[in-house]
Amino acid sequence: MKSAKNIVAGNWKMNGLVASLEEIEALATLIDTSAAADCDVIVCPPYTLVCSLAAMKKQKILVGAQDCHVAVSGAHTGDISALMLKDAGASHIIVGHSERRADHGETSALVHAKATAIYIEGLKAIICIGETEAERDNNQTEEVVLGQLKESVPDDATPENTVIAYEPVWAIGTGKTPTVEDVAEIHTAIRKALINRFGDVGAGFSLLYGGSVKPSNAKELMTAKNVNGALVGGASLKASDFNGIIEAYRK
Ligand SMILES: O=C(CO)COP(=O)(O)O
Repeated sequence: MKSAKNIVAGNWKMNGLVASLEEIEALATLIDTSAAADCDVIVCPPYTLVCSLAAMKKQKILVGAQDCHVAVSGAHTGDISALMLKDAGASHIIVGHSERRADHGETSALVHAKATAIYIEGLKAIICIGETEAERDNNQTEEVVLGQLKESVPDDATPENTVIAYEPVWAIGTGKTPTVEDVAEIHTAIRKALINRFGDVGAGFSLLYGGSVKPSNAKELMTAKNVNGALVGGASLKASDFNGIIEAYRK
């Protein structure tokens, strides 16, 4: 049974101008001058910076994007395909982020279709799932999260083409986080669901936690059972903060 790879991924959301690429230079320097970390590092800037980030050719920083369309090309004004993102140099694409589910009404069925489009291009999908505060208060966390997992993750998902990110909506950008025990419990439920569905292979999927991860709480959250890394929003915008989270995977 192959164990899951650790990943620290940054989601810049709708932040970042060309000048922000200085943070990538700084991050690359911090990574190069620190002890080796036992994790992959991915940065997902806005579309406008994907090409420039890839052109920087920072070997230890993988390039991701934040969404894609289900089609390869065509009359879809304002949309971007997985093929275009591959062409621009991305290896990973986030899909199903709660902000897209909320702002654009994206359903798990659409997320599933986007993941399939990503696989067709040979890229990797970072599929996000997570409950709202109201769902948590109603004790529906596991039901909601496992339901989204089932519907969003295609049958041909593998640990090589798919990363799962659990992001409780109420923890995103709020400074609030679940307890380590709560994170371990839901990640263990996700792991069990993946093993039930995919067999032993299910043990190999990287399961990231996202929501107010900072240098000060990263180590504790990353050591929770069945947590294989973080999907980081705000703290990924500053090289020193993001490096402080990567620190959780340095000996
Ligand atoms: O949504 C997130 C990453 O995708 C988490 O955002 P924050 O780290 O800013 O809470």
